[in-house]
Amino acid sequence: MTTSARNPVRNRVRNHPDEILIGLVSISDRASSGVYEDKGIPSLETWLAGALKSPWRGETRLIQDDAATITATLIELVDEAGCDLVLTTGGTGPARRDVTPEATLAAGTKEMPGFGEQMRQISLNFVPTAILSRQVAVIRETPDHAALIVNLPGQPKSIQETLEGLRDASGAVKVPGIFAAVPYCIDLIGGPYVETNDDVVAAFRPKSARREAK
Ligand SMILES: Nc1ncnc2c1ncn2[C@@H]1O[C@H](COP(=O)(O)OP(=O)(O)OP(=O)(O)O)[C@@H](O)[C@H]1O
Ligand SMILES: Nc1nc2c(c(=O)[nH]1)N[C@H]1C(S)=C(S)[C@@H](COP(=O)(O)O)O[C@H]1N2
Repeated sequence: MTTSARNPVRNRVRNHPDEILIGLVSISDRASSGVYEDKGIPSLETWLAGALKSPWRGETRLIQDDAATITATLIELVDEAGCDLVLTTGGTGPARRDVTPEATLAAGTKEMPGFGEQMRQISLNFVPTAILSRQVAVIRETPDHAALIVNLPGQPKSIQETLEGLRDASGAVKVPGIFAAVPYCIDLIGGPYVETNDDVVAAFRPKSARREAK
């Protein structure tokens, strides 16, 4: 068996059948113009490195808060680069330049409202201004590929908080992080079988969908 399988998507080679390709998009006027150092992409990479047991590869983009640029970047990452999952950070607040949710909806074929609802549930435990956070998630489907695209807030520390969820003092999960639902979502849209480190975030799948049950 070869360890390299060609995907239907142009430019895409999986180095392992279970490898997941993840687009990491930091959307920030100031970080993309060099006013401050981007902490979005490093935070995403650090969290994923600790959370994923499966092989993964990141495709990174640092862009400004411009709706057309955001939509084009998301479409390129899914249709050209062949990403299975795209995580964005930044631009989900109420300010005039915050247009990430609208630009994400424009790239999607299906909306997945549960991700935004769950993120706001988690974030309200950290800051009351979480109700200002307009994150959305979508599936983008093309004839031969599909990907999940999820907006995360812009605060670098909120990346871990929303992906991983909230624990009590004993370490028990109080509010599950959104990443718990991501591997099964990727299964359902025809992507690779993704496994996580349970001590960071336990992925949930119905019994019939678990690999060891087959
Ligand atoms: N890429 C980033 N790197 C470091 N810090 C960031 C980044 N993006 C956002 N932040 C921090 O999180 C806050 C909220 O993020 P938000 O996406 O609303 O940014 P913003 O205020 O619109 O500014 P900008 O788009 O220039 O980052 C920012 O004010 C900034 O302190
Ligand atoms: N988990 C978490 N979510 C959070 C925050 C945070 O510190 N932690 N900051 C909030 C703040 S202050 C704002 S204004 C909104 C705006 O989202 P943005 O950072 O993408 O603009 O996200 C919110 N979500």
